[in-house]
Amino acid sequence: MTDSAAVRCQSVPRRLSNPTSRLGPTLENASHLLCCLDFDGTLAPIVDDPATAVMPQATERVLDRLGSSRSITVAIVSGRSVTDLRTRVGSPAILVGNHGLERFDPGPHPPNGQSESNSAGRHAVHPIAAAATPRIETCSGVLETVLDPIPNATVEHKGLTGTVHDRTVPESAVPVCRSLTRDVIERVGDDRVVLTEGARILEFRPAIEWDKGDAVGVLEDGHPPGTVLLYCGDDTTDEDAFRVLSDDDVGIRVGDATPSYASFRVDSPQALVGSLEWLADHGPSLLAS
Ligand SMILES: O=P(O)(O)OC[C@H]1O[C@H](O[C@H]2O[C@H](CO)[C@@H](O)[C@H](O)[C@H]2O)[C@H](O)[C@@H](O)[C@@H]1O
Repeated sequence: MTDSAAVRCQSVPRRLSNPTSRLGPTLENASHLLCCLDFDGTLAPIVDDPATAVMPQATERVLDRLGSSRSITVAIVSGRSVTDLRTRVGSPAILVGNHGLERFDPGPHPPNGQSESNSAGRHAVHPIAAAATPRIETCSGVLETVLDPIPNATVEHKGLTGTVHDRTVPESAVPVCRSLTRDVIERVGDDRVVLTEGARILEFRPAIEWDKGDAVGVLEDGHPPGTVLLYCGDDTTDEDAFRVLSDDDVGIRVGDATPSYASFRVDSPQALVGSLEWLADHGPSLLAS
């Protein structure tokens, strides 16, 4: 990340059709790769029920291969909670959850910030977000009651943040679902909770100046000079991370050709696996050259 991030603007990313020509030169000029990957819509295809989202086996395999290289660090950067991610990600990656508000390091070294011992690693939570958890839980509870009459509207409790899902809500009921959600957050959140929109979701979180981009910055600060950053994501909060990439880093947006701060795009999670396999095949030797 550099100061040039401040002048980036959104445009339609170019399709990443040839990883060798696009990623090869980047890796040749670096000594280490920090590979940050969003989960839903990026590694795991989107499904109606968020509880059933899984990574295909080919994706799990390529994450294992990337993570086994000493010159590559893999981090999953997600809107899901760390607790949830730990049930879905088998490989020993760093897990950044709740859009950057918490982080789990499987390695022996504690991350920055407030930390708490865990038998299998270290879990750090943004301290202001931790203090705001009761208010978030109150919002979740009130929303569950208020949205109960809306068919298929669900509230995902994630501790530090919460999500209202309307993917399978009848189209005619979506406007009222969203309007009720906004009313509750305005009334119960009392200016201390903010709403963001994502892929068929409204998410609420503490009104703190901290997002995926900040969390990725902290991750990068923990790596030596010569580290290049790859960020792959598909949704609104991933733009927070794409926005802070430097010209030496690489951003890949997954999905349709919509404007993004990322420079490249692939069509789908399945297409991304192809690029990650290229990285696993060629990354370690290019980084060492
Ligand atoms: O940052 P991410 O890893 O992309 O997480 C963002 C949200 O993803 C999940 O919701 C999305 O995926 C669901 C399963 O495919 C889908 O049903 C939903 O419509 C999508 O928005 C997750 O449930 C949320 O908690 C995450 O914040």
